[in-house]
Amino acid sequence: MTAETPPLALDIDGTLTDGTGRLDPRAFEYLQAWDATVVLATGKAFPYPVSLSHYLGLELTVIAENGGVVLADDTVSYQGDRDRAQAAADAFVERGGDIGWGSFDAINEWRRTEIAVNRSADEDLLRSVAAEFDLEVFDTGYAYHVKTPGVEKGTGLEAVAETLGRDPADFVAIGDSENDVSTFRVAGRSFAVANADPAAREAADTVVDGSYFDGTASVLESLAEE
Ligand SMILES: O=C(O)COP(=O)(O)O
Ligand SMILES: [Mg+2]
Repeated sequence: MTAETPPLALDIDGTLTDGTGRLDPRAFEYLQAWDATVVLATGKAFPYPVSLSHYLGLELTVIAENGGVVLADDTVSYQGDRDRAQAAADAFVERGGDIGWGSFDAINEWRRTEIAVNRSADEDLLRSVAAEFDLEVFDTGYAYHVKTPGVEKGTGLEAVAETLGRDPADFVAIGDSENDVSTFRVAGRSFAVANADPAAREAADTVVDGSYFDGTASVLESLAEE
């Protein structure tokens, strides 16, 4: 390896997982060995990437809730209106919609800035209710996220880079869905895995052949050889 190892901005679901949604165990090997900052940038609520970073032995540098929560260098910031998202979710349920996570909703229990809805939900109804509340809906392939427009992983990455005193363009981003498009725009280089949705494929500099963590591993290996 001759060039400096680049910092990474990594999506979790669809990127560090396998096709069944489980974390690929090789992610531990690759990320523990990575000799630069690794930012987990996810739509999941804050505790998920925090615990994953913790058990990977990484610094806690995290973008959660699609940019709604950003943690870098011991400083956390929140963006986005959970109350408005909650009001939209309540209206959705009043009109017959189902949030779809069962009676204990671990997906939203710790969510501070948006609401996530199971993809079995009535998408048309959800989108029309969200629009009434001036909210947008992201479909990550894993959930519908009812969120404040303008709150994105990409702005989260800009905030992380600023806190760390780095240029966002130093980062290499890997992801799989429309919630990664903003990260791809901000990072210097971007890769979509082969299972990525059309928006992510279109936005990425490169779409790799491998799916899920196979694709991510191929990017990490080629970066390590630079
Ligand atoms: O929480 C989701 O819906 C997707 O999460 P991801 O951004 O890590 O893919
Ligand atoms: Mg994803």
